[in-house]
Amino acid sequence: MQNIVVFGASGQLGQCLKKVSAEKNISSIIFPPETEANILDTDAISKVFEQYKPAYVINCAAYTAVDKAEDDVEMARKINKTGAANLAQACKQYNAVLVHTSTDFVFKGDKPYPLIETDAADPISVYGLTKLEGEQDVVGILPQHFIIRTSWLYSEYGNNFVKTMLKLGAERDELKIIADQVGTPTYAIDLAAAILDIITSGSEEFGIYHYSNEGVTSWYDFAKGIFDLSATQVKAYPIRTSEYPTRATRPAFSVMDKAKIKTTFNIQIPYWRDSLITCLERLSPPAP
Ligand SMILES: NC(=O)C1=CN([C@@H]2O[C@H](COP(=O)(O)OP(=O)(O)OC[C@H]3O[C@@H](n4cnc5c(N)ncnc54)[C@H](OP(=O)(O)O)[C@@H]3O)[C@@H](O)[C@H]2O)C=CC1
Ligand SMILES: Cc1cn([C@H]2C[C@H](O)[C@@H](COP(=O)(O)OP(=O)(O)O[C@H]3O[C@@H](C)C(=O)[C@@H](O)[C@H]3O)O2)c(=O)[nH]c1=O
Repeated sequence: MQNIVVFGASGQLGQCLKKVSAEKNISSIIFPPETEANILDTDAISKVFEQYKPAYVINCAAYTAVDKAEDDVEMARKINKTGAANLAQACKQYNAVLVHTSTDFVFKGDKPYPLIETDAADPISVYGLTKLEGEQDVVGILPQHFIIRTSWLYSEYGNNFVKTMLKLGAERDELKIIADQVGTPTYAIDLAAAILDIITSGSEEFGIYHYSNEGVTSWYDFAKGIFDLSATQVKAYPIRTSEYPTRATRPAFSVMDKAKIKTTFNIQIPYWRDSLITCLERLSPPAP
């Protein structure tokens, strides 16, 4: 198998790719540390390409602090747009395919139906805008791309909503959670497996794809699922977005349609609650 190089290897999705590739016995995948693989440093990128000669590059590197990005526009744009463009340029020069990850936050969230890849993107946050700019640069520079938009990522690695809810649920008597933002959680282990399946298929059906787990929920119902399945004794109250002010505005509805990725690559996608159960078991295995 030809080499695969992962940028942003120490992040949540990077760590899931490490776990899943080991399980799938894929040994030709390299996870250079961010210190050697800074996507803003074009010399460092060239060195990585010269050393490993990848046929595929997976870009998991991103500025993902959604609220912070509103006041840190320059850095968010550097990482999410310029960094993505740098990788696309290098892939073009060295003849590699780029698997680039993006987000449901490229959508405004005002359409109450599952979004397809050709629906108009109209982001309402700096994070969403800079991720869209990164997508557009990749498309403009490199035809050999798979851009995978995903949503509400969680796993046993890194920082995410599931781990935040488990922590806050253990510390507090009650929590108020937004119930009028609707989307679909994605277990990052499932996404990692899908990305590796696409690469190992050798497919050249390049383009933009949507991937989340199956189903639809709100942050409140997601939290309720986390508390019920982990027997966390906290009172959870559903609230409106207006009752939980945040620096960034988030889409009210960002459920994505996965028909394209399922039919193109023959991928089976687990239902969000089933994957949540798997993740919670791995975070806290049941007593023997
Ligand atoms: N998390 C989520 O809920 C969602 C994420 N996504 C997308 O999925 C992808 C993976 O997200 P996730 O793994 O959760 O994100 P994380 O924030 O966990 O990981 C991002 C990684 O990128 C690294 N990074 C930042 N700047 C650079 C740089 N200049 N060069 C190299 N690496 C850098 C970070 O390192 P450091 O920590 O040292 O800065 C971090 O390890 C991203 O494209 C994200 O936009 C899409 C939808 C939902
Ligand atoms: C902690 C907390 C959050 N919330 C709300 C705020 C927000 O609307 C929602 C989720 O909050 P978080 O800050 O954990 O998640 P957030 O960083 O907004 O998650 C997003 O991250 C980026 C990277 C993406 O690409 C998106 O797909 C999405 O996953 O939950 C509550 O209502 N109550 C709470 O106690």
